[in-house]
Amino acid sequence: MSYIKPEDWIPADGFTLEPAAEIAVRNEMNNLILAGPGAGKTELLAQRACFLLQTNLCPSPQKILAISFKTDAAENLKKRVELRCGKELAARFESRTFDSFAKQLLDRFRLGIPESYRPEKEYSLVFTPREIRDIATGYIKERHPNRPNWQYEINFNILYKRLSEENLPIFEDGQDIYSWVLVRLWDILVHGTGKLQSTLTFPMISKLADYLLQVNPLIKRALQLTYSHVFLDEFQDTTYLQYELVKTIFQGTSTILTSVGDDKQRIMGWAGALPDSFEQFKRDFNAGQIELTQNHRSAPRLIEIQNVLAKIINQNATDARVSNQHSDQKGLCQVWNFHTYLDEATFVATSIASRIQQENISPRDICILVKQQEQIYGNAVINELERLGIHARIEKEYQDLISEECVQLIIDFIRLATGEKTHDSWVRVSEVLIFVNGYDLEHDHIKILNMESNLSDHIQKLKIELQQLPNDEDLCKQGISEMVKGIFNFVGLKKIFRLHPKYASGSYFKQTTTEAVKKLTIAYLKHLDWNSSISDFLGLFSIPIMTIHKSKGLEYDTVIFLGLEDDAFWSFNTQKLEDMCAFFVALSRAKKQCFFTFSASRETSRFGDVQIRAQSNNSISTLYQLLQNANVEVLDVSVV
Ligand SMILES: Nc1ncnc2c1ncn2[C@@H]1O[C@H](COP(=O)(O)OP(=O)(O)OP(=O)(O)O)[C@@H](O)[C@H]1O
Repeated sequence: MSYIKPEDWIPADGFTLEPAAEIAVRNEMNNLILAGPGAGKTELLAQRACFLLQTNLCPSPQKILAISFKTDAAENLKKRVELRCGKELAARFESRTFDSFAKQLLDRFRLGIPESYRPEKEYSLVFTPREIRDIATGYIKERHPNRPNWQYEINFNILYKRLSEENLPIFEDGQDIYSWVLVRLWDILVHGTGKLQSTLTFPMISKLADYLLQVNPLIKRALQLTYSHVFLDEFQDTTYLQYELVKTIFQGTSTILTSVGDDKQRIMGWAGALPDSFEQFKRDFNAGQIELTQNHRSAPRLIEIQNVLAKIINQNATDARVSNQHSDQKGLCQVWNFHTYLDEATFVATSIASRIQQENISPRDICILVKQQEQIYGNAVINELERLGIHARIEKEYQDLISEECVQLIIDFIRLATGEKTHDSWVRVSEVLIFVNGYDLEHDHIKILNMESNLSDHIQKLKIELQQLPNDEDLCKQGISEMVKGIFNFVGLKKIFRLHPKYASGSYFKQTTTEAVKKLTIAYLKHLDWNSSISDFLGLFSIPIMTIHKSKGLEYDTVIFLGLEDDAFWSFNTQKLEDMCAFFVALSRAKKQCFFTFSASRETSRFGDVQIRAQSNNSISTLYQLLQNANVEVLDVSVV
């Protein structure tokens, strides 16, 4: 392999980087990169990876570890690095989520954990305080000498948090009832008892990985030697546990860390994001700070408004600059006021329809955002759009499903059998088969040829099955379900579970595939053609409706935010900064147009009851004031 001299390296694929981004890509110190919305954080990290790999500044065989928050963000980054610098170099780029990194450490080095905290090889995952409550109350049989009714004394949300907050090993503190419960709960969870299998939460996994490294300096040293560089994406959302793990491994070592984030998009405080992660990182890692100011996404008018808001969230925020590609278009932002949510639905649907017809944009370029309860806030607009022949859907029901590896495998097989987009699907399916069977590309030619021939046979069989699917809903679903089973049996169910351990325990795999079969059946019966059905399933024909939280990292030509109202921002007074950040995230998803709606009456859900409630905007007057300061037009919209 021949490497490029650092001074001769230029950004891959003709990208031009702003001067600060060039510095960030080439710098060899620990750095915090502050980058606002649309600054191109993913591209920056991909280019930096290429720079380090192509110049061998990440010296072979050392690797780069990139940690992202969402699985799709980690995959997206990995794909971009492969595209920019080829598969061979990209093999030394490990892109993961925090959870998968910690889980991989635990699974690989489990035996290095002291026996008292060592989980079984196969453990289940639980996710909620409620599940932890059920385990604590159901399985702690020992009686507390003085507090026989401890179950009624403790708050299970606090117990859930403390389960992963306390340093291991945990010791009993006679004064603190929680410590008594925690000692017993950890023991039951890691070892299992009776019918309960060894069971962990993801925060516990992070804690165990941290403990493992504290007591095994050699494993820690091995990790430091493996990774010459570490990237931490969306650093504003890093939690205490995640940051502790990074510190345990890399603080004070020669591994170079690059953290990228935007404090104005910190909207995961409720999930434990550190409020001062940037300052801590700069202090703990003696890191420099580089600030990117270009916004490649939004039109000038939208950036103008974002800059006003950014200054209110952080008075030191630097103004973002418009990218050249937007110099010919202005951009539009308005507030639309309505009397009722039905007027709102009619107007929003009609505006969308005319934009799609007149400007030839795809439904997928438009996004409807809400603060919460997307089913309720979006219901009337969905119906009105449907009346105009435009499909909109609650994206949450699909977003996570589509990013599941087992669902991607099903889609690739269907594409292969129906002749659409076959090249990429063939490569992806072959890679899975080669990997799960442990074939070596250099030495196992015959085995790989045999595997490919078996794959072709299976695809032929699948093709016939797909052609013979009945139109009756139940029979069609049954047929698709059989076909999916056939795909998994062909690859080997146990091999799939080994490749993706999250499917191996509990009912997660079954739930995921059942849901995929259900949704594929609906899509197929609508189109009776697999090309359109898959596009439909992937959402290419629908307007997505989602919460601001789910829209992080995404971008759309037009964003319509429904319900800039007190009910939607019900906790604005107690979490002003976080809600302002949420508002900023919503505004900054738009490339060209962004609209906010207010309706004087709206269907909302209170304690499970859907009722029509009068709406106000007094509590969130700060947000309206801000739009006014940025000269955003407010239209009282009568029904068209
Ligand atoms: N150097 C560049 N030149 C031109 N376009 C770019 C460049 N870098 C990124 N882009 C484009 O700008 C848009 C925004 O990029 P990206 O989504 O990576 O931003 P981001 O920093 O992650 O934003 P956010 O924090 O808002 O999610 C994308 O459409 C991307 O393709």
